[in-house]
Amino acid sequence: MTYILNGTPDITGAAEILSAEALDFVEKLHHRFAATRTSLINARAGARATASASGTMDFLPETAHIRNGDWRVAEAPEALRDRRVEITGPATPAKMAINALNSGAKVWLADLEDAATPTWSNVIDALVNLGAAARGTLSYTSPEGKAYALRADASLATVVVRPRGWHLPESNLSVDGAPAVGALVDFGLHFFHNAVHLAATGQGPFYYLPKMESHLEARLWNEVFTFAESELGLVHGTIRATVLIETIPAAFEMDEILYELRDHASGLNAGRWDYLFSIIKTFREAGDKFIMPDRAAVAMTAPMMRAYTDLLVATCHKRGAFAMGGMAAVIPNRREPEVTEVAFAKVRADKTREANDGFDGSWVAHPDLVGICAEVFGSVLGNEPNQLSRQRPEVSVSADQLLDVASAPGQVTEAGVHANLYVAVAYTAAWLSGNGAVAIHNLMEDAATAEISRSQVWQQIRNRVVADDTGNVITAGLVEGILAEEIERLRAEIADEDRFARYYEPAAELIGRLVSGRDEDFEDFLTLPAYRLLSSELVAP
Ligand SMILES: CC(=O)SCCNC(=O)CCNC(=O)[C@H](O)C(C)(C)COP(=O)(O)OP(=O)(O)OC[C@H]1O[C@@H](n2cnc3c(N)ncnc32)[C@H](O)[C@@H]1OP(=O)(O)O
Ligand SMILES: O=CC(=O)O
Ligand SMILES: [Mg+2]
Repeated sequence: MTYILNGTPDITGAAEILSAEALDFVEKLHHRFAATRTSLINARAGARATASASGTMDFLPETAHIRNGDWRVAEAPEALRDRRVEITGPATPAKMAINALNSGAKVWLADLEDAATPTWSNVIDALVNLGAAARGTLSYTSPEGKAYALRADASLATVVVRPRGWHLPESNLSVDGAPAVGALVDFGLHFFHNAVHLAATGQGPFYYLPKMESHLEARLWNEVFTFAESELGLVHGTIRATVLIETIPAAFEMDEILYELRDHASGLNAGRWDYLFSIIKTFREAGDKFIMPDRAAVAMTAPMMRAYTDLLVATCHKRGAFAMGGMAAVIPNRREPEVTEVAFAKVRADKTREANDGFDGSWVAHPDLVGICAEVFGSVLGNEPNQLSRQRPEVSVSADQLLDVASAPGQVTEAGVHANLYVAVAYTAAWLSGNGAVAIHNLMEDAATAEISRSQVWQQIRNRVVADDTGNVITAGLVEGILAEEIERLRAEIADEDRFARYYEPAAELIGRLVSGRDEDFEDFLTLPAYRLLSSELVAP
């Protein structure tokens, strides 16, 4: 039996999203797939421990036949043939969803993951908005009276929904006494309500799949898709999914992931921020070889990042799959032209590198960046909608190149520790307040970027790294002092004391624990303990 624990959010359309038929569908997904999901999540720890102890990782010998085999993924449907610019952003509030759909981007990655806090009302509101977006009826009027509506022309972005990763539970739904699986709730409710309509209009159902760590996790998604299609009477292969390669183990299984999903696969995306986090997390206690420079200093031109993106483009195009670029986190500021100018220049450089390397399109975080990305890719694509035909036979990437963290230029500084702690606390506070993506110091911060900040400090303490700017060893004591300074800085900036007490204090406490450098405090995902804080008021059925 499925129970709704905290009631149905007071949102128009919520009861329909949580209809008995829709919950039955989620329950069926849970019964068939939740146990496998749990065992795959549990298997991650052993694989990580082995990699960390050996200080390395390699391509799988048992799947060499897949890497060497001659196969391709399914042909892209019309709605996904031109993906030169994809805007990302949460699907709630409705205003942002409308702005994204109207932005001129070819695709909107409607995010229930890195950019979203999964409060119950956010989850349901996002699903309500996605239902209205699918039917072209989404509209909104702000409290100030500004009316938002979808553009009437045919240039609305195609929606690609990113459900939560396999790790997050949905504690507001209980199936047979256990929390539901966030990924299955997001996918299941979106698919149940919209797939038939989207398939009929050629606009979906399309998904982005985050944070996978092995091709077996991709196999599970493929099984979910096949089952879901058959339940709703849709043709096998109607769903198309783009997989984020944003963990270091997944970088060693790009071919295998595409192969598992080949009837449903649309492409791979170079999710750089979670990728950096995954490298730190995986090799956090594996010594100096894996100490990364300050977060701000790690560039996509570092040899290990170049190896990763080259391998991704070469793998995708060999298999007929789209290679999608990632997020340059700099964002424009409409009130500060000089900030915008810097952001435009950095985004242009980032997208130019990607387009020249063979990517078929890329991500932007803000509507004002759509034009730059479209222009840069347009100048490389010419009259073609993509560059799938561009093969990269010269690319040959070794395990050592993917793991070559030591040659990334840049320093570790105490200033970097300050910046990491400030961002980690400020972002976690925003997340706890229901806002999963925020601008902090002119950068887009989301769950992935915050993960780098907190895991990097843990790693620096654990490995007794010496700061290049001060010569001090980064110890737990030093970090405690820096954290206290950053908390005071934030307290001075946040005028509202209640708000500080409600969100910043628990955020600071959580981050203080997560960066301690002790094994028992390293959480696999920042959002897991943060989610427990969000859902601590839930009651059992
Ligand atoms: C690592 C990764 O996974 S990257 C992908 C996940 N991260 C994201 O998707 C982040 C997406 N970006 C954002 O959420 C936002 O751009 C932020 C939070 C960084 C900045 O947002 P704001 O502070 O509101 O920016 P700003 O004030 O300049 O916004 C101007 C307008 O653009 C809209 N806007 C800004 N970003 C977006 C977006 N990504 N999608 C839709 N609309 C947007 C705002 O809603 C606002 O609209 P309005 O004029 O109608 O009120
Ligand atoms: O999801 C994208 C990333 O960079 O992380
Ligand atoms: Mg990510």
